[in-house]
Amino acid sequence: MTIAPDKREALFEGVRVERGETLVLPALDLALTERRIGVIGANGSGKSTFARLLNGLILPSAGRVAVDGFDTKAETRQVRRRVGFLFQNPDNQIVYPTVGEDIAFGLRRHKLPKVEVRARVEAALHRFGLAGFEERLVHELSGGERQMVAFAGVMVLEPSWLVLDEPTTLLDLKNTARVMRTIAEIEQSVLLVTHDLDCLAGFDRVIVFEKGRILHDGTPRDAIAVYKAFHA
Ligand SMILES: Nc1ncnc2c1ncn2[C@@H]1O[C@H](COP(=O)(O)OP(=O)(O)OP(=O)(O)O)[C@@H](O)[C@H]1O
Repeated sequence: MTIAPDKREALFEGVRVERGETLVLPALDLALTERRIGVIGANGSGKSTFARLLNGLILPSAGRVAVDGFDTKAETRQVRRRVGFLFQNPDNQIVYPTVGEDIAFGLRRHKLPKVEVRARVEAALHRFGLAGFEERLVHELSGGERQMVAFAGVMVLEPSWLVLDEPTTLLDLKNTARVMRTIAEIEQSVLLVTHDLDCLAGFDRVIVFEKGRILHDGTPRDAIAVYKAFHA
């Protein structure tokens, strides 16, 4: 399912997004090829909308978005298999009552053999600090624990791209570090929307949104400086 990192590309061509009466993104043209891309900007500047365009959760009103050659509008299913999405609120994506069942859910849908499902779930539990949580009821977990379950459920499907929309909001220092360490290690191409500027150290590219337009697009250092200066 995964393709070589240097072959990946997400293209935005003349993308315009209207939601109801609101023009959220007037015109976006860009290509994403870097492995670690951050997205920052003021509340309501269009970051989540941009992130959701990448896996077809939001479709452009005009223009086109293509991920690794697949059009998000015409080939949504292929795009969704390539692009994992982690929401700020894990309750948006957890569907099964127990941790183990929830992490296994996507794998079963892909019709993987039982032993492989088992092995992948075990590995994910371990990797995300959830060893021993398999039989635990999701609704009895803390918000941060649920977020780690949601993260494990996305990663277990081994997407090529991983989009994370403010994933660390609910997390304590340890789990924030775990998520950031995972992001640094994985071979997936990552798009991270965040208000936590410390998370962007080591990123290849950071895009700053302001009122639906790109205010700056460059290194983390420059992007953060521009963002801070703009809102000083
Ligand atoms: N369904 C909708 N109908 C009308 N306006 C919408 C809709 N969805 C989003 N918007 C508007 O689009 C703009 C961009 O929203 P978006 O969620 O992309 O911003 P954001 O940068 O992610 O904000 P935040 O940092 O607060 O999460 C906001 O002004 C929002 O109110």
